[in-house]
Amino acid sequence: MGIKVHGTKVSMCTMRVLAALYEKGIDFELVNVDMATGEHKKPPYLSLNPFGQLPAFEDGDLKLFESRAIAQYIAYAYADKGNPLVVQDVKKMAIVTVWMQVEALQFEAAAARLAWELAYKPMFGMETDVAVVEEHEAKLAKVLDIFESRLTESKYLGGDTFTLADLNHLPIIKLIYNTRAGKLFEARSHVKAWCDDIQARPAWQKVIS
Ligand SMILES: N[C@@H](CCC(=O)N[C@@H](CS)C(=O)NCC(=O)O)C(=O)O
Repeated sequence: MGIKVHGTKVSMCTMRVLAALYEKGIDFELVNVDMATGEHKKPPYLSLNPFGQLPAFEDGDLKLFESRAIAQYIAYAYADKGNPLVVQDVKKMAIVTVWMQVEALQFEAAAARLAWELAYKPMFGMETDVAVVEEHEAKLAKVLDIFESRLTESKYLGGDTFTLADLNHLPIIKLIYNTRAGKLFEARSHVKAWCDDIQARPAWQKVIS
């Protein structure tokens, strides 16, 4: 029984898990979940993720949901493989954890709605709500000002090495970087350099290929 990721490459939360697996160079099976038919809202999928959301994850008899928790499990369970994604030193890891929380609670609060309005809605033939976009661009700009300042101190958000604090941002950045919201990243030189660096990683290129 190897690793199974239940999801789809269109789902940004699934992409986060795939990025962690590719960084580690671990074999896995991507089990497609058909959102169009509501497969994620019915048994047996609900036994894997009771919230009826993508992704879900299995590693032998371990079953997990929540993409960030899955990525963190992968980093620790496969510490001896691929890129570390976490750091050993407890104080340095505390800083990485701060920026992981910033991604989940500050960045996502602003940017996930932009991903919906600017990437997913056009994909599904739905109309973008410009007022919502403007409101969330203003929120994201404030978050990115803080990132710009942080990235003048260290190459990556969590410190000098690429960690989950950076990786967790990749799916949303991918979805909105080439939309009108991309100007918010490009206007901040350190943020832009960071985005370009993390998006060029071979593991991420495999996710989006
Ligand atoms: N916090 C969860 C969010 C999961 C989530 O929102 N997944 C989306 C796809 S990226 C989904 O399943 N949306 C469909 C729905 O909520 O019904 C995670 O990171 O795994």
